[in-house]
Amino acid sequence: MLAVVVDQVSKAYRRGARALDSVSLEVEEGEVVAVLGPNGAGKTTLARIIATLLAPTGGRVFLMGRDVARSQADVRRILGYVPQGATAPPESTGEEYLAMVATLHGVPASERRARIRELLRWLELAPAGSHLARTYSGGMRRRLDLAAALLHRPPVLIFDEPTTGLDPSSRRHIWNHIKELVRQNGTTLLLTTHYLEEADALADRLVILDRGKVAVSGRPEALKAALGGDRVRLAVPSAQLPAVREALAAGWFDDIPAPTIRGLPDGTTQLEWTLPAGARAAARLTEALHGAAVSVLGIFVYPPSLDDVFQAHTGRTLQEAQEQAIASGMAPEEGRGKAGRPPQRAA
Ligand SMILES: Nc1ncnc2c1ncn2[C@@H]1O[C@H](COP(=O)(O)OP(=O)(O)OP(=O)(O)O)[C@@H](O)[C@H]1O
Repeated sequence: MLAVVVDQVSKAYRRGARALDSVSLEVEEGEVVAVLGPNGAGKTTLARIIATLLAPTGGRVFLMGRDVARSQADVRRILGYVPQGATAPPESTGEEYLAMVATLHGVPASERRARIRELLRWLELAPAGSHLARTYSGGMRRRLDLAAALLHRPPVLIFDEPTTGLDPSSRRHIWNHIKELVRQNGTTLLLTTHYLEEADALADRLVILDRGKVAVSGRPEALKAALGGDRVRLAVPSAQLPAVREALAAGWFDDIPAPTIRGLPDGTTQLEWTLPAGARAAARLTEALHGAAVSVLGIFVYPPSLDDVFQAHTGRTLQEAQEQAIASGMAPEEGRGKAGRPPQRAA
């Protein structure tokens, strides 16, 4: 069964650009789908629409077969939503906050304490449960947010940017909990992220969102394979480029397409190919260039990465897209809070 169906959803804010433009995606039950895109791509807008916190301008969303616009109460029972930004009031303890959320979700009074204890233990927050939320580290706060979204045991979870701004070890910690949740409970998960490694580490399937549109979607391995092979990068002294061209034209390399060539200010030139069997091609190239007395400064073979996939479908690297977003004021620099957006309560 399809757990989430987003069907041609668009959103235009009253003051602002079109945040989503006819976005469609599906998440199967038990699947982990990552919506990957730079800041401003429309990820939060999409997550909030699925979580019934925002109405789309066009299109429809179905959750476990229910139209979210028509059955909001039902949907909130099925769905756990972890929004961006800390949700717990700083002057509440973790336990007090979870008790409040459990009440809002209608968790039976007789089960509240046990569920809170179970979640705090699982998320390694048990000793901190009685401490004020303002004393929590970023990673602890994120785990408390996750606990709040899981109190009513939803089969579908939407996690908006699980680890933005966290250090690598806290990030890995959250990833492990997410993997465990999916493995042990079979939870369906739709997460948004602007981290390539996060999408690579967690997702069964990726949806690349760029400027409000789906650029491409598919399994990470299939998307990488579709690029046509490995990247092979050769570095030679720029003065020897004519000799390299001659060696390549000597007839040995009919099966190798023309490289992209980039001269660098340090007097070296890089030639780059995308080739099906990169390591074998690199060995052949090295041998031929040695034969032509070219001094090879380096030859590198890279398996295609998700960034190559992003670049192939959006025309720029994710890093470049992030930098553009920061320059246009759409994104805070890494590590800083997101200005102008109040904390939201888990639905
Ligand atoms: N309330 C709003 N009013 C007007 N424009 C908005 C509003 N919220 C978001 N936008 C705009 O919609 C676009 C998509 O924003 P959104 O927050 O969904 O992107 P995002 O991919 O989640 O980015 P981030 O990772 O920074 O949250 C951006 O251009 C943003 O400026």
